[in-house]
Amino acid sequence: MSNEDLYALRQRIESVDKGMLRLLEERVKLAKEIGKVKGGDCIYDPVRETEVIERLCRLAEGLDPRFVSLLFREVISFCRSVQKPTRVACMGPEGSFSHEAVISFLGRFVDVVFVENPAEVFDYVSKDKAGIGVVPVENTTEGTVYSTLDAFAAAEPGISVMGEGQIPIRLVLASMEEDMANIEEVYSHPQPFGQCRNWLYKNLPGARQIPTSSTSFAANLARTTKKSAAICGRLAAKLSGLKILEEGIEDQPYNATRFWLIGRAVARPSERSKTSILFNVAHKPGTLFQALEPLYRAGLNLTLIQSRPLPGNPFEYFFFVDFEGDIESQNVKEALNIMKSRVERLRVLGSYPQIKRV
Ligand SMILES: C=C(O[C@@H]1C=C(C(=O)O)C=C[C@H]1O)C(=O)O
Repeated sequence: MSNEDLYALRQRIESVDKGMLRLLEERVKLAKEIGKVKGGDCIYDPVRETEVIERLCRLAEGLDPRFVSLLFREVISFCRSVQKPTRVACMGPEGSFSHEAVISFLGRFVDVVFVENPAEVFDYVSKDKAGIGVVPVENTTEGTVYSTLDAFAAAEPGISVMGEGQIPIRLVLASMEEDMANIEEVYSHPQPFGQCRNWLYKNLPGARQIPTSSTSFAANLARTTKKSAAICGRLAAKLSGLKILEEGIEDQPYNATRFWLIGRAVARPSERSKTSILFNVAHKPGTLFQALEPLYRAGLNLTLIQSRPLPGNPFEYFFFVDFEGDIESQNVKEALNIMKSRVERLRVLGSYPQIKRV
């Protein structure tokens, strides 16, 4: 190819780029207008965002859907931000897996506030210090994140789940040390410690395991403490300037965490929504069976059932249940009405879409 050919092709690329830019400007203008029509505080519409991205992935010809999805995640994130800046609370510091989840679901044009635990995320959303909160719910290796469910049970009823999504959790051992043999202390959150229990047992049997409030906090500690290491994500290791001594140390090949996006708004009904409820039953034989029976009769597929101790009532419990279906569908409404008459307390935590990222 001659230099002229290269020049001509680059000219064409520049013209395509300019065309894309003008189209993006038009999209941003339209989003602003939509923002005015919608009014109010709630700009975020996870059902619509999922539809937009899925449609474009279907329409794309010869483009990797991961590229389409990533690109439009950021386009949408920006369009949302010009309508109204979105403040999102999640567990920090920067680089935590919650932070990765925020970026994966909402893109980079959000204003992230980092807090210490799920209860604080709920607190920020309740006090309108953040419009959206992102909290971990369940990990494929370690199971339910109890602190999130307990914080939800204690939160004011106006907060609901607006969406859910999952991200893969790849753990690294990161340190300022060059050699793993020098490591005497390992920092991490209890969940990731559990996710690489066998690896630690085999590879660092003598090291003290010190729990921290998050993986990114662990990374910060490892930066300033000699002969120590952190178990965290790549992002946290990078932000703390640590060296990665080993990557992919999780015990299960598929290690992922499911997160909820919480807020004051309610997601639009959708055919593929899931619903989460919280209830407690009288401490008598058969009450749990009777409570769940209407869900079975309505043919609803349960995806989670979790009991938690009822504060102030030793050895009594409340239950969290997730099932496939939307609160606006007739069969779900009917089932929950019957259920209500059979339980002591029933709270719908939300019907919400899955935020899928390819
Ligand atoms: C533009 C809108 O607002 C937000 C931005 C969207 C987008 O950029 O496509 C989609 C949904 C909303 O979260 C809208 O509701 O359509």
